[in-house]
Amino acid sequence: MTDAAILSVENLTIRFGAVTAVDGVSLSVAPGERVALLGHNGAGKSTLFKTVLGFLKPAGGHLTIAGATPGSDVARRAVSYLPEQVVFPKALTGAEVLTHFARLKGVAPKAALPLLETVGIADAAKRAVGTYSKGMRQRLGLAQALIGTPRLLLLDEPTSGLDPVSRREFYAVLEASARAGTAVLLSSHSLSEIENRIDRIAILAKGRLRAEGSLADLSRRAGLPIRIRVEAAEGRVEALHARLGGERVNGRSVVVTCRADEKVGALARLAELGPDVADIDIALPDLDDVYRHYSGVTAQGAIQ
Ligand SMILES: Nc1ncnc2c1ncn2[C@@H]1O[C@H](COP(=O)(O)OP(=O)(O)OP(=O)(O)O)[C@@H](O)[C@H]1O
Repeated sequence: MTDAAILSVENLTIRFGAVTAVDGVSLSVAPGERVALLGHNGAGKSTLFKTVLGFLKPAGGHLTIAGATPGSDVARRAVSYLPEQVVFPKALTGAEVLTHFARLKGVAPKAALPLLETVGIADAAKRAVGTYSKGMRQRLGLAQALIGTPRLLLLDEPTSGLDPVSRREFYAVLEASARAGTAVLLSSHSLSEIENRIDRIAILAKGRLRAEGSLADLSRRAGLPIRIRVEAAEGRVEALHARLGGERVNGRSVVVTCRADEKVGALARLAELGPDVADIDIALPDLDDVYRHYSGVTAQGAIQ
């Protein structure tokens, strides 16, 4: 936990009657950091967000935003929130929505309106929100969340329902915000999408923080295997499989695994196989592998 953290969560516990939704979680997010909160349905992500927003009171532990208590004036000014399904009055134009929220936040509308350009919907500024597509509404939601340059941006499944181009643009805006110093905490189920777009990952399961760190750190700590796919030369797959072991895939390749520190040796041995080998691909552990490892998801998909 750093002193400079905008969001500081220490040993936080949240209960709903007999259900412990968040169980002794500690987490911090520093200015300019993008942290992804991952977890299966019911893991406690929304509950944590609601607590940051000041809607729920902890049963134990401590949470501060810019050093202030959630729900206080200081905390409310520091944090912006974008829900998964953003809803605005359909009859208002995009510009009117932004003007309205700017006034609520005490920001001059003329300082907020350029955000429509930032999120790529300036052309639709004078159209009623009721005519917007889901992606445009979500972009307007992001513009709303960016009003006043928040110190902490909370994004709950922000890109669900967006097309690939909109997603890319969405993350480009987030990256620019983070570079300008905004701390970002986002929840997502789209692991491949966030993989190269966040700085740290926090994995929740059954309300507990199972792991936290960069993808490289978590992957290293987990000791996850590297997969090497060796494509056999014509008619040589049986011979290759007999020599390498591993798993046969696609009728023509053999997949073997090794630890990160065994990779160079393994490749040297494969090079000795000479003309039996047509091609080699190396797959490092990805976020999906890391998530499965730490969240306790079995091969069948059940959570342990
Ligand atoms: N108001 C509530 N009353 C009772 N139990 C609740 C309430 N809100 C959440 N819970 C329970 O707390 C646990 C965590 O729920 P939460 O909504 O935080 O999960 P989540 O990680 O956001 O899931 P999802 O990915 O489905 O949005 C679940 O067991 C849920 O049923």
